Amino acid sequence: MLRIAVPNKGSLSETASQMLAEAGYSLRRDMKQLVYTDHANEVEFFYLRPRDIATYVGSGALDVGITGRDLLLDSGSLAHEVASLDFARSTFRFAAPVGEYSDISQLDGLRIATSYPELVDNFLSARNVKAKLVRLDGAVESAVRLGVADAIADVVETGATLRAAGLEIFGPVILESSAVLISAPTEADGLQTLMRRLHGVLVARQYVIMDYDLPVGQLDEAVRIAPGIESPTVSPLRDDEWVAVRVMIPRAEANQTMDKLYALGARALLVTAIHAARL
Ligand SMILES: Nc1ncnc2c1ncn2[C@@H]1O[C@H](COP(=O)(O)OP(=O)(O)OP(=O)(O)O)[C@@H](O)[C@H]1O
Ligand SMILES: O=P(O)(O)OC[C@H]1O[C@H](OP(=O)(O)OP(=O)(O)O)[C@H](O)[C@@H]1O
Ligand SMILES: [Mg+2]
Repeated sequence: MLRIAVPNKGSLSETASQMLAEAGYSLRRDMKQLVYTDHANEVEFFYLRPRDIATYVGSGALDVGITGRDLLLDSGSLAHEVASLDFARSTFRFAAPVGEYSDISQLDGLRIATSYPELVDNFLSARNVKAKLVRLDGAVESAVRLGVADAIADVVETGATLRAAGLEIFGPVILESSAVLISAPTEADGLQTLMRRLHGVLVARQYVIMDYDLPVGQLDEAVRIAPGIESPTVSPLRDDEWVAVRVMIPRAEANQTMDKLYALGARALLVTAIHAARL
């Protein structure tokens, strides 16, 4: 049994569970259940606080887990990242009242509020800045206004929370974060299967299948426009001046690609979703 840690709350939990479901696993139905066994796939899910997941996986108590890259680095755990999962994207930044600071050297001797003290301490120590870290659990953006800190270091997604608190980012990017899959120091047997399945979900979300008919003379140009992963499938049609082409294309570019192929002479362009994939 592969033992997998899954976030039970917070902004990672819903998407993490949805990804696992799309990867073919069965998941708990009752939110109060903290452990759930998927016998058919030989995995056991442990629902834990996202901040604790790196600790369990780093100690080897659990084999793998889904958490945030920022939480992994802040934990100081021996777990390591094995894949980025492409959701909960954010940056980790310093911020202060608008116009107050422009460089992290100005933070020397000041108070910085954060929920990620290890991450911030490592970043500042490597740059010889000595600040006093004030550890808070959340709503860190209020710390300056309430007088417990001079600046903050926190997760920034859209920047709306900072703006509402009268703060702005300054200094270098501390970290580009996203949800990640992490492994215990010794990689478990089932890890590769889990990774392939999750990768399949990412591919299914990022790509679509496009079919179209094309005058045979335009094939080279069409393949330049949509080259696919390995190479497109080209099938004969009853009319030997035409071929049928099937190719994977990035979902985000589907309409531009259809426009270009149509202009080239392609017709009967059809786009369909991928439900699962192994590349
Ligand atoms: N607005 C956001 N956009 C993207 N990722 C976020 C956002 N807020 C938090 N995260 C990410 O979620 C993870 C933290 O999850 P955690 O559940 O501990 O806190 P949370 O999502 O802020 O939940 P809560 O605030 O309810 O405690 C981190 O990896 C963090 O980068
Ligand atoms: O840049 P934005 O789009 O505004 O998102 C960033 C905010 O989202 C998270 O807060 P959350 O709602 O989780 O509250 P918390 O501070 O209590 O964790 C994070 O801690 C930031 O405060
Ligand atoms: Mg939060």
